[in-house]
Amino acid sequence: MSRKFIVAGAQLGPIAKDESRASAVARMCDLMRAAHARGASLVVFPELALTTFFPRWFMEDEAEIDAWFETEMPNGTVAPLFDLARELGIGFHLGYAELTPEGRHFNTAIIVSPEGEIVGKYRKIHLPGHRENEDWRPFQHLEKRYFEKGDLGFPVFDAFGGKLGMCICNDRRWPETWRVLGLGGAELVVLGYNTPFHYPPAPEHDHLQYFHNELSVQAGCYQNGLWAVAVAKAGMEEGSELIGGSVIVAPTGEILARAATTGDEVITAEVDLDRCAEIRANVFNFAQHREPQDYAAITAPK
Ligand SMILES: NC(=O)N[C@@H](C(=O)O)c1ccc(O)cc1
Repeated sequence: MSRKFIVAGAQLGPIAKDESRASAVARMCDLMRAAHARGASLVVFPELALTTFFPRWFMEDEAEIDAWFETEMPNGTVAPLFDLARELGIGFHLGYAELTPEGRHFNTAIIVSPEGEIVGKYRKIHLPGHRENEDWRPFQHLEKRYFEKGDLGFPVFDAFGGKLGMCICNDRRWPETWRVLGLGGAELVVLGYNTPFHYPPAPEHDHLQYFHNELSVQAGCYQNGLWAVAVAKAGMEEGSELIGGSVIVAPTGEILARAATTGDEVITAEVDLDRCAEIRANVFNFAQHREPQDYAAITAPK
C-alpha cells in the first residue's frame, strides 16, 4: 500500500501581545483551509502557536504567567480548529503552553488525527535561554524560568499510516533528539519554532540563523533517514524579529519546500514514507552499521 500523502507547514506571522487566542485560531483556520485546498492531510503549526512568544518578558506574578497557558486541550478557544479539522478530514500539529492540573508548566505539542482525537503529545526537553532577568538583553528568553523540562521522552506515534515523532524548536539543534527519534522508528518528525534573528550572547552569528535552521533539520533527516516538517512563527513580533524559513525536508536531506515570506504562509510537499528506506536500508542501516559500544560518552551524566 502506498504511504504517500501531502503535508503542509502552516507558518504564522507575528502574534501581537494583545492579540487574542481566538484571533490566532481564526488565522490558523484560514491556513488549514488553504492547506486542505492544496490536498494536505496533515498541517503543522508552530511552537506556542496560540499567543505571542511570551518568554521574551520577565514576569514574577504567577497569575500573569499562568494566563499564557492552556489548562485544557482542546478548550473552547481552540474548538474551531478541532471542528474544522474534523469537517475537512485533516490532521494537525499544534504547539502550546501547557499548565497541568498539578500546576506543572510545559512547552508542549500535540498531534491531532483527522477525526479530531489527540493521538500524540510531546513536552519540550531542550529548554533554551535563562531563568533570571538579564537587563543587558534587548529582549529576554526565559524558557528555563517558565517551563519544566519535558517528562515524556521522545515518543513515536502510529499516525497517518506511519510513525510520527515530534520535537520543539531548540530540540532540532541537538543530534541526540533526531537519533533517539530515529531509533524509535520515526519516519516523519514535525516541529515548530520561534527563533529570534538576534542572538544576544553571540550577535556575530545572527546572519547564520537561517543557515543553522536548515543545517540542523537537513542533518537530522539525512542521518536518520526520515522526513521533517519544520515550521516557524516568524516576523517582527513585539520588537523581536523571528526568522521564517519553514521547510519540508526529505530523508536524503533535500529541501522540498521552503517558505518565502515571514508572514502567514502555507508550504506543501508530497511525502512518501517508504522513501525512508533509501537511507535507512543503506548508509544509515542502524542494525548493520551503528557502533553504540563506543558512544557511552553521549549518555554519561553531565
Ligand atoms: N524557542 C526556542 O527554542 N528558540 C531557540 C532556538 O531557536 O533554537 C533559542 C535558542 C537559544 C536562544 O538563546 C534563544 C532561542
